[in-house]
Amino acid sequence: MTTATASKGVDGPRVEQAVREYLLAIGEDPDRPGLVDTPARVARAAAEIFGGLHEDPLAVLDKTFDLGHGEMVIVKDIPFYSTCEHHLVPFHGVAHVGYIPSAEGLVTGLSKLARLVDVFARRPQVQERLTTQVVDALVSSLRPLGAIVVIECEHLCMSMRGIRKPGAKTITSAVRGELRLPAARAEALSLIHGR
Ligand SMILES: Nc1nc2c(ncn2[C@@H]2O[C@H](COP(=O)(O)OP(=O)(O)OP(=O)(O)O)[C@@H](O)[C@H]2O)c(=O)[nH]1
Ligand SMILES: [Zn+2]
Repeated sequence: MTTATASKGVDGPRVEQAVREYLLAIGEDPDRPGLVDTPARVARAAAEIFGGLHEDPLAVLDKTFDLGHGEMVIVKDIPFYSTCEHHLVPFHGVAHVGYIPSAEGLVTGLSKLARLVDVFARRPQVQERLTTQVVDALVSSLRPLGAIVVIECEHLCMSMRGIRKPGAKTITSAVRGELRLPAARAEALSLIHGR
């Protein structure tokens, strides 16, 4: 029976149907008591996990204010979960997001940087694209003098299956504008790494 409804652009009934089929395909009985509600649960979870597909990242950053602060701002250790688009299993870790405001000192709320990470993380993703999408959204919205995003993740597709190397970390970075200059980049990285 279909119980989920379309939510945030994710077609719940269709997810339910597919999950039921998936359970059959792996040799399970989708009608046994433990699984009977699973398709609906997965549909609700999918609306949350993939809801970022239907959210506008620039809307997250549309509230800006002018603090006249022209120095570097970094929010580090933002935890997040995303989904590997190759295997549809999680990858998770932390993001560090920083920028040097424009000459006018245009900034956004600190929480918005974490929201921006979440909008892009709650989609089927690869880590490299997640990294550049966050930095490019920041650049197009705040027009900062410079921006940097560093992401450190463990990919469950490398831990629980395949090569099976739990604990291996993938680190990606994307740097724009004045933060590409060696001194600025070094300052950002030393703040991110806590030295
Ligand atoms: N560059 C990049 N690769 C990723 C990411 N997530 C998963 N992968 C890799 O995507 C690749 C997919 O490789 P395939 O050979 O098509 O798939 P596979 O046979 O399941 O590969 P194995 O994981 O090596 O078993 C694997 O090497 C994964 O480690 C990511 O965010 N970025
Ligand atoms: Zn994967």
